[in-house]
Amino acid sequence: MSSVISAKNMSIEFPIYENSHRSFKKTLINLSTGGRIGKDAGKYPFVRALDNLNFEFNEGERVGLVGHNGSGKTTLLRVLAGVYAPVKGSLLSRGRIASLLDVSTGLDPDATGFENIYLRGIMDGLKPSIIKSKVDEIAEFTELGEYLNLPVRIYSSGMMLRLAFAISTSVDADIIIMDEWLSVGDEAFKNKAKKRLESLINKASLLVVATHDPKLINNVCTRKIHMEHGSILSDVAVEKIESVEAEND
Ligand SMILES: Nc1ncnc2c1ncn2[C@@H]1O[C@H](COP(=O)(O)OP(=O)(O)OP(=O)(O)O)[C@@H](O)[C@H]1O
Repeated sequence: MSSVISAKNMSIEFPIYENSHRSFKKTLINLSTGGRIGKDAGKYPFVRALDNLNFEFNEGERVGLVGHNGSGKTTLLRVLAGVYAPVKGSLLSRGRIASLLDVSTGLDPDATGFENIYLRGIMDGLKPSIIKSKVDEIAEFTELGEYLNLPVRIYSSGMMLRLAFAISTSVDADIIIMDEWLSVGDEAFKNKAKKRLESLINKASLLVVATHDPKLINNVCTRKIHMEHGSILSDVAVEKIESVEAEND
């Protein structure tokens, strides 16, 4: 199996400028949840959200990240998606990444639905001819009809999510990064959305999803990584249990 993502001694720390007047111990403080809080040599307090991670994600894997609140799942997804760069160590990835974290981010409220589809395509570096070829399919999938000619700011939150979901899942990706299973719209749309997401995932060589749902791990994932205080507590293959019902059925 060839590795698609590889991390070596990777750490992420967030400086906490607001509380710099507070007294923090020099060593990292032990807490029951969240990343470790400590103080660097320059006296700034920080949260170590990811602590010296080493892993390889391989082709074909569906990796589920689990762990209590603040254990570092979202931070890890954001590093994989390129939102944060490691402060220590390295991260290498191979292939086109589709990040389905905060899908609505980046929609321009003053632009129409159609304009937003074009804008996202341009931001993704697609050629105008490619964007054009995708527009009809995305528009049809949203079922928003004439609303696509109106500014997005007048959409209901559900309509906005339909558009954002349709745009974000119209990509061809090798790696899919997701925070919980994306579920949008009313019942009828949810079923359509589930099929579209599954088809995107089936085509991808790697899925990394963070979740609090054991059913999702059982039904979708091949590997489970348990995180605690920004470290990997365990990393195991998922043994399927037949009786677990699909959460999104
Ligand atoms: N922008 C930030 N600034 C400072 N600290 C941060 C920031 N983002 C995350 N953290 C800290 O990093 C740690 C890990 O947070 P993260 O959001 O990755 O956890 P999580 O496992 O996704 O939690 P949840 O299950 O609640 O979503 C927490 O201690 C959090 O306080």
